[in-house]
Amino acid sequence: MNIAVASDHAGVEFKKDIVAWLESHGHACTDMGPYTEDSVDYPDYAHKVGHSVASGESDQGILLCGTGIGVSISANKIPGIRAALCCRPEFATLARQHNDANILCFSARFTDLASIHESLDNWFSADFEGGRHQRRVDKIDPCS
Ligand SMILES: O=C(CO)[C@H](O)[C@H](O)[C@H](O)COP(=O)(O)O
Repeated sequence: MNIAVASDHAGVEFKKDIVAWLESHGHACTDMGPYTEDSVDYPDYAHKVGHSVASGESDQGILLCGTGIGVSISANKIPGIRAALCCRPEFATLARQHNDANILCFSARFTDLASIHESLDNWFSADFEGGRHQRRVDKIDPCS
């Protein structure tokens, strides 16, 4: 899969690890920045990944900020984006199975790499289940 990844300043270090994890698991990865820990504004980076996924340039996206909340809110403003804040590994499974989420968001300040790795394993192992969940997903975005 083609995966777009970005963060704000809080997530730069974890982003490097996630890019390495993705590449070692056979994914093509586009690191959309930032590349230093200089302070930046999370919506700028969340929107880059969101537009890449919404346009089909990337299959899925991964975002990080301090809490994961800012990037989630920002990405979800883009039609067609279903960005899920992953607070524990089980959320990654359910975000795919029930919500057909296309962006996974992490907190860089309130989670750890072991949990992120388990979440990534879960995310790429799970498929959208359709059925009653498709009906609900169809109601999320009235523009689609
Ligand atoms: O968590 C965030 C947004 O939800 C950001 O990553 C920032 O960490 C947060 O807004 C705090 O800002 P700061 O400039 O890092 O103090």
